[in-house]
Amino acid sequence: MNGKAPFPLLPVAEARARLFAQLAPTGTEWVPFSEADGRVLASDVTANRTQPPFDASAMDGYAVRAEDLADLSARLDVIGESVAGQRFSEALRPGTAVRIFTGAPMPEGADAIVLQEDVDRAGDVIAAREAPASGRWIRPAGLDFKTGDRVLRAGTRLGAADVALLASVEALSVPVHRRPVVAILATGDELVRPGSPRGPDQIVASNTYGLAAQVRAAGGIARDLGIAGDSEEALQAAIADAAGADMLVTLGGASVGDRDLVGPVLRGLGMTLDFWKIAMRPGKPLMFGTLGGMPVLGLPGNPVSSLVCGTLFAGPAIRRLAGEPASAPATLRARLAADLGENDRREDYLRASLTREEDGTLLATPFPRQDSSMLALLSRADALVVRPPHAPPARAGEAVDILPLRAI
Ligand SMILES: Nc1nc2c(c(=O)[nH]1)N[C@H]1C(S)=C(S)[C@@H](COP(=O)(O)OP(=O)(O)OC[C@H]3O[C@@H](n4cnc5c(N)ncnc54)[C@H](O)[C@@H]3O)O[C@H]1N2
Ligand code: MOO
Ligand SMILES: [Mg+2]
Repeated sequence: MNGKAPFPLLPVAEARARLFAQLAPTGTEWVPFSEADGRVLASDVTANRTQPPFDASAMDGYAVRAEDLADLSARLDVIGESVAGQRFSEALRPGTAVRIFTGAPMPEGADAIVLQEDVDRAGDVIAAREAPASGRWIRPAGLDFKTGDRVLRAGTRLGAADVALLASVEALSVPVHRRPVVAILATGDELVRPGSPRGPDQIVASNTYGLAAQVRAAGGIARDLGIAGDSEEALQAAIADAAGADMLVTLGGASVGDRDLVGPVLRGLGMTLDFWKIAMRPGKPLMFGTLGGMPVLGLPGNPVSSLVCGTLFAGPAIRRLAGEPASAPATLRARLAADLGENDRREDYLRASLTREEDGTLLATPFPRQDSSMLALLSRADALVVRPPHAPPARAGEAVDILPLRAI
C-alpha cells in the first residue's frame, strides 16, 4: 500500500438506484395483438367480451336437472343434443336430458352434467349411475373473464398466454412501449471485428455481440457503432454517431490506464457523470452519466466484466426504458458445493456451475479461476454466486444467493 485512502466504491444497490433514477420509458406505439409478444404493455387491458359467453358444459355427457336423478332408478328421455357452436334450442322438461359435449351451451332448465362414463343408454333413454349435484361440470358464463374486467396490467411484458388472452378478449391492437434503441460502442486500438485480418497483438472484439444479445433479450434494439480507437478524436466522432439513440453503452477504456479515455472524452463532450467505480467484482470501473439527456453506461472492457455489468445494469436499464418496472435481476437460493474465503469490499459475482441434489436443492460450484478475461468460463457458467461485501468465509453446504444465467 502507498498509504493513500482507497478510491471510494459505490455499493451495487446504490449504483442501480442511481441508474434507475435517470431512466423513464421511451414512448408508446400501437401494435396488432398478434405481434405483441415480447412487448411491454403501456396501459391496462380490459376485456371487450365475456368468456364463456354462456353457461357451458365442461365435459362430454348429458345435461340434466339434478333433482331428476336424486333417485338413481329414474330414466330420462334424451330429447336432443347441444354441441359447441350449436345450442339445443328448447328448454329441458322434467324427466328429460340433452346429449351435450365439452364447451357446448347448457340447455335452459338443465343444472348439471352427468359424464357419459356414468350413464347407461338404451336407445334414447338413459339411467345414471351417479347422482350429480346441481351445478356439477358447468362452467358459468364469465368464469374466465367478463366484459370490463382488467385482464392485463400496464408494465407487463407479454408472453404466449398473454397474446392468446388479447385475442380472446378481442383487444385487437394494444398500446406498447417503444423498443429503446441502444447504441453500442466498442473501444480499443487492439480490437478487430471477428473474421477480419489481424496483427499479432490484436484481439478479436467480442463484447459488442454479447451486449447486443443482452439488449435484444431486454426488449431493445441494438445499434452497433463499431470500434473506436483509443484517441480523443476517434472517440468523439464515434460518440456523435449515438445521436438519436435512447441509450449509449460504451465498452472498454473505463479504467485508469493512459488509453482509458472514454470517461474523460464523454465529460469533455458535456456528460454529467453520475458515478464511476462500484463495489463489484467483476465490473469495478462501471461508469454512468447522462449526455444531453441520453443515459450513458460505460462498461469495463474485460469480456466477463462487460457481460456481468450487462446482466446487472444494462439489461435492467433497458427493461426500464422498454416500460418494465425498475427491478434488480431476480436471485434464487442454492447451496455451496465448496468452501469460499472471506470477501473484501467488492460484491463478488462468481461464475459457477449448477447441479440439483436428489431433493431438488440447487448446488452451486464456483469455478476455481475467476479471471474476468475468461469468456469461455462465463459461457460454461450456469449462474453467478453472489458474495456480499465483507462476507465471512463460507462453508460447503451454506445457502447463498445465485443469479441464474440460463433457464434452470
Ligand atoms: N491500475 C489499475 N488497473 C486496472 C484497474 C484498476 O482499478 N487499477 N481495474 C481493472 C479492472 S477491475 C478492469 S475490469 C479493467 C477494465 O478495463 P477497461 O474498461 O479500461 O478496458 P480496456 O483497458 O479497454 O480493456 C481491458 C481488456 O479487455 C479487452 N477488451 C476490451 N474491449 C473488448 C471487446 N470489445 N471485446 C473483447 N475484449 C475486449 C482488452 O483487449 C483488454 O484485454 O481494468 C483493470 N485495470
Ligand atoms: O472489475 Mo474488473 O471487472 O474486476 O475485472
Ligand atoms: Mg483499460
